Amino acid sequence: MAEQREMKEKNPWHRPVIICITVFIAMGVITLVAMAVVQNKPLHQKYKYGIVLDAGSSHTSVYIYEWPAEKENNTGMVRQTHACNVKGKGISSYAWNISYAGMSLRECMEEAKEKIPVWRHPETPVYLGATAGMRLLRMFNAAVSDQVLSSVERFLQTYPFLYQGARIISGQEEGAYGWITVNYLNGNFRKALTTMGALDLGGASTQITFVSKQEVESEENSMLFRLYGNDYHVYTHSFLCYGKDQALKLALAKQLQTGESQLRDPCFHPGYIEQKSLASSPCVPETRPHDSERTFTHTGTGNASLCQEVVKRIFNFTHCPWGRCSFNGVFQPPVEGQFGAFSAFYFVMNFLNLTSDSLEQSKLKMDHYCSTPWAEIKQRYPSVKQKYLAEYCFSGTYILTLLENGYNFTSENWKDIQFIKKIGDSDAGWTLGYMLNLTNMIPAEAPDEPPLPHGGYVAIMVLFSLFIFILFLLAYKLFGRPVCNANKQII
Ligand SMILES: Nc1nc2c(ncn2[C@@H]2O[C@H](COP(=O)(O)OP(=O)(O)OP(=O)(O)O)[C@@H](O)[C@H]2O)c(=O)[nH]1
Ligand SMILES: [Ca+2]
Repeated sequence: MAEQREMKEKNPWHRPVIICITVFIAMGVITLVAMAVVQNKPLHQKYKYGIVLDAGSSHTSVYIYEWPAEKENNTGMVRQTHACNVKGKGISSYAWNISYAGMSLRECMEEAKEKIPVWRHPETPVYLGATAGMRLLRMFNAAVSDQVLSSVERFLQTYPFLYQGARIISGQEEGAYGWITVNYLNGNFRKALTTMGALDLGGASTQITFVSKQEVESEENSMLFRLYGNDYHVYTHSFLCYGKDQALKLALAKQLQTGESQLRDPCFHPGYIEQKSLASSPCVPETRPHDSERTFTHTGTGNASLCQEVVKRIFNFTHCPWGRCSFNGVFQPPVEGQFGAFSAFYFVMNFLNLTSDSLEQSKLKMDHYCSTPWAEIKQRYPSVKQKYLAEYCFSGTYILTLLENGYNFTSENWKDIQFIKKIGDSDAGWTLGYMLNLTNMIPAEAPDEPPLPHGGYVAIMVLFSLFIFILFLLAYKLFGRPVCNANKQII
């Protein structure tokens, strides 16, 4: 018995006070850790939404973006959740049917109402940006272009969203926002990495935008952005009338200059024959006085090299008032770095299976493709829209010529062009960059971030708690017993 009592006295774990203290400390540690976990656990995500309408020259698309409500200023948080293509042509085609311009957007806007939670509607911004089709209409008839914008404005205001305006964006903005979109989606701003250039080919205009180490000689092509604490000196240019639809019109007009009503066109397949008319427009001035619309028989001869000669004629490579130019007297520094090429650059190169070929291979493939008879092409691709199908020979040749002879890409840096449609869930295009800018979601300075991520914080809390607990035990083992003995002696 005496031995047992001595054992109990020697072994402190048999004493109820010690047991109680140990249990309390353990509970304290557990509570501390649990509180750290609960307090810092990411809250259940609540999303915010934004809508951007891309009123292009060929058609309008409605994009819905979402981002976690608590992380508005964090990078890479905004993603596209839905896209809707408006049926029919672009809003500029409603110039003679103005009241229907707004109504044309109905189906896609109804979809947006369904996709976004009702309680978020009143705070969801809606932006409409119109591009080259409306720029051309404004040049042709400013009053009519204003009326078209008013029609879409009145229509969009009937929705429960937060309407933020409908306007024609400049070519410079279109280029810059496209560049912001691709670099935001690739996470290049956050990591302060080198950025990627952006190449956008629309129906009526085309944009080239990239960061250049060389001086940008012309002020109108130079933009400075401060994003997340870094400065970016960006070169950008938008060529109005050099989208693929207007470029085709320019090429047809050049070939029709001789005044004949038969056009034998190397950019269309052998066996292709259509009656067409070419209306004069701001891009294609009247070729002959009092001749506002020319009718002609369009016959294909299918020869890619001759087609390239035709295409080259729509560019002016001789006049350059700067140190170096792309074409039409426009300054351009040499292209540098990687490029993302989207919109029609992607549609066309993807269809022609040229997205991973060298420049030389692409030219050879174009020779073969253009010389294929039209009947065979139609048979091979029965489900492709005939308008697109008929134009791929021209469009492919135009893209190769624009990139090589226009922007001065070479066989060496051809591989630096990536033909892309989407990055992650989001389409490459100007709309996301436009919304990020207007909602101030890309701050000039990098936002302060907690020094540790949530997981790291919790891990350190647990480790330190255990460490303190172990220290306590050790301290007790080393210093605890003499104190107890001393007490005993006093009693
Ligand atoms: N082959 C093919 N062409 C397409 C497709 N969608 C659009 N296009 C054509 O590609 C060209 C460019 O389309 P977009 O990028 O939508 O042009 P846009 O925005 O209407 O025109 P801009 O106002 O100049 O930017 C137009 O000629 C369209 O008709 C597609 O899915 N396949
Ligand atoms: Ca476009």
